[in-house]
Amino acid sequence: MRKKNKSYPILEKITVSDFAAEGKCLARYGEIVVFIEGIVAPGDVVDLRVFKQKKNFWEAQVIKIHEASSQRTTPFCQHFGVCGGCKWQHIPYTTQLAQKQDQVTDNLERIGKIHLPEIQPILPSKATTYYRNKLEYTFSSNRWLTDEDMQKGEITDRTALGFHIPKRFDKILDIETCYLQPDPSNKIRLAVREFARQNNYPFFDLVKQEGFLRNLIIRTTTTGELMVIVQVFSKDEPKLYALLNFLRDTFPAITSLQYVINAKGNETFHDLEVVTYHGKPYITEKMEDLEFRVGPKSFYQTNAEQALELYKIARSYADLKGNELVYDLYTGTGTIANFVARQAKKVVGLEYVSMAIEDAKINSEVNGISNTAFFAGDMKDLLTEDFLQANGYPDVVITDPPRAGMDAKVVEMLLKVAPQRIVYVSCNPATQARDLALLDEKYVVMAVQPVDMFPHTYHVENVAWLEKRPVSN
Ligand SMILES: C[S@@+](CC[C@H](N)C(=O)[O-])C[C@H]1O[C@@H](n2cnc3c(N)ncnc32)[C@H](O)[C@@H]1O
Repeated sequence: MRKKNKSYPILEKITVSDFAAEGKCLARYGEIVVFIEGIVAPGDVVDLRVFKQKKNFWEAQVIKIHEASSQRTTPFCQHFGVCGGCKWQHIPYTTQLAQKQDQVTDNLERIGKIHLPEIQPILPSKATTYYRNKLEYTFSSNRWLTDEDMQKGEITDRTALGFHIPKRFDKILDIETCYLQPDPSNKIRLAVREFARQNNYPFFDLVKQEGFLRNLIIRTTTTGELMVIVQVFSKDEPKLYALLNFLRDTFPAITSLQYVINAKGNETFHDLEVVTYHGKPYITEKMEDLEFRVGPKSFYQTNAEQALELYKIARSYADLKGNELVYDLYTGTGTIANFVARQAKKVVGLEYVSMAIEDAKINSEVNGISNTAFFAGDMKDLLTEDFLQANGYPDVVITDPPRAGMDAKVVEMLLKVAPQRIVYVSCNPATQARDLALLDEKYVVMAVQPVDMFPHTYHVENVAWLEKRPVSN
């Protein structure tokens, strides 16, 4: 039986009433709440194309703006609206912060439904542009055609080096200036693109899976070290080495120049060999007096300056006196574990990715820290009674899970083990609220501090300090 194509309504001249979760806005259409995707702001009067209809809410895409809200500001980037990054450039930074604060409060109150202290005012990011230390650009032979391209008429060159268009894996937006990463990021990308175009290097065809140049990764640091990784599809050494020599000679600031030959269907290279062509195989990042080695496959917080502020809050909430056994759950490359190690008796870091655990161990070694131990595995399988018996029961737990929050089994274990204090760092207040509601059985939330790590996006980090309730007789 053939399914009938459902036709969805167009809503005309609707006033956007508020922000909603996940960077969306909302409007009311009679009794129905409509969640809106696209570049809108509360106060805009818009036409909407509905694409999902549920009983209590609809979802829609903005298709026309009749009146722009007075709450808007002028975006600073020429690629705004097409590029998938920095989607809140049209919202003033103070409004962005207020919205993130509301997001945290709303989630903890509505989902958590627990007794809360007054939530601290969100900590703004010192830098609101050029705050990222890592960007990944894709080469493509199938450039997204902008309005400017269309006006030019005949297009002879369709090459691009930039970002994926949202929801279009095959289309790449050619980037002129990106305001996310400090220089020489833009200079390197533009020079590589120019070199490749002049020398007729084949840019990758993402659909046919052919071409030579695939991907360019640039990693900057607060120490001045600089990593560039070039990913190519095939082993054409003369072509590859000519490009690498060009980069090495044009940008002496590069301290680590690497390449990857990747003939796979996707751009991930965690399972491939990364070859150091020039300089060191890693870059060094610093936090206070600690050094962190960041290899080509290592994770490091992308807004390093603000990560330091986040970690300082976590450390102050942990309130370590020097005699505690601390567990750092979801430790990644052990940054938090190493950051607090000197204030604790011992820190045990647990993490899924075994390569990150290797980095965590190196980071302890580099800093002469000997009271840490790191283990790789899935948290729900790793954090068992046997593990705790072998490694000790924690006095303090710091947890920094991914967006999905902690597995119910992990929360259950925390309630069973009941450390005196839990510091919960989260990148998703909705799942944090869910977990805090479960932990409420034994814990009181003492303080909550939202932190902005990603200006011009809806993302917000939030740190909560939980203290074990006194046992009543
Ligand atoms: C938000 S990051 C925290 C990283 C680290 N705390 C930092 O600040 O750099 C979350 C970490 O959880 C890890 N992870 C995700 N799911 C996991 C699981 N089921 N078990 C253990 N670790 C997991 C990820 O690999 C990632 O390193």
